[in-house]
Amino acid sequence: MSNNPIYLALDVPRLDAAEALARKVAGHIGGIKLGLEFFCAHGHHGVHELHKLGLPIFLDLKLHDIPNTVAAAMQAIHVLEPAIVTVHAAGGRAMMEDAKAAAGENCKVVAVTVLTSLDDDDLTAIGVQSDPAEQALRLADLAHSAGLDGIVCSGHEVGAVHKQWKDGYFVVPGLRPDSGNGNGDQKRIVTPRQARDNGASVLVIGRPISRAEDPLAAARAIEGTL
Ligand SMILES: O=C(O)c1cc(=O)[nH]c(=O)n1[C@@H]1O[C@H](COP(=O)(O)O)[C@@H](O)[C@H]1O
Repeated sequence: MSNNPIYLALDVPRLDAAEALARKVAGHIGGIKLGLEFFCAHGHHGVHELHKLGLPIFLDLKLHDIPNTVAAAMQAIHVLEPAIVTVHAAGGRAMMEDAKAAAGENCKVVAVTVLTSLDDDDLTAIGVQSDPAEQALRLADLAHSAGLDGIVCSGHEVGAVHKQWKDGYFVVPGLRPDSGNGNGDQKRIVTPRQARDNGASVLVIGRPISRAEDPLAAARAIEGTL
C-alpha cells in the first residue's frame, strides 16, 4: 500500500467521469473515497469498477442506525473489501461495537465525530452545548472505548485527539490547499499540510482536485506540499 495519505473523494455523478478522474491522478493519491453520492448512484457495481484501479477503497457510507441494522449493512459490504468504512459516532457505543464486530478483518472502521460543515452555531441548533473541539474529543473517546480504529474530524481537532489516542487512525476532510479555493459548504478547514502536521493519517480531498481546471496538476501540487 502507498504511503501517500491523500484519498480522493470521488463525488462526481457519472461513473465514467469518476473512473477517468481517478485514473488521471492515480500516481499522486494513496486511495479513493467513495461516498453517499457515488454509492447511491452506482452501488456495488460502481465500487467493483473502481477496484480495477488497484487503489485502496474508502467506503464513506456514514452508517447511523440501530446496532442490528448497521451490523447487517457492514456484512453486506464485506464483498467490496473496503479498506476503511465510516459510521457516525452519534449512533452510540453499542452501534459502533457491533459495526466493528461485523467488519472485515482488514477493514478499518472510523467514526465521524463533528462534520466539518458544522460550526458552533450549527451544534447549538441541534442541541449540542459543547463546541466542535470538545464534542470531537468526547466522541473520539467513545469511539476508542467501543473498539473502533479511529475517527473522522477536522484538522482543527486532530492534534488534541491524537494526544489522547496515540495509535488512533485519523481521517481528516475539510481541506483547502490555499485561500484561492472556495470553502463551499465546509466551515472548519485547514490546509492538507497543517492536517498532516497535526497528526492526520488520511487526508480526504475532493473538490480542490476534482473541480480544478487541471486535476492532475492540482493533485501533484498538493502532494508536493506534504
Ligand atoms: O466522512 C467524510 O469523509 C467527511 C466527513 C466530514 O466531516 N466532512 C467531509 O467533508 N467529509 C467528506 O469529505 C469530502 C470533502 O470533499 P471536499 O470538500 O470537496 O474536499 C466529501 O466527500 C465529504 O463527504
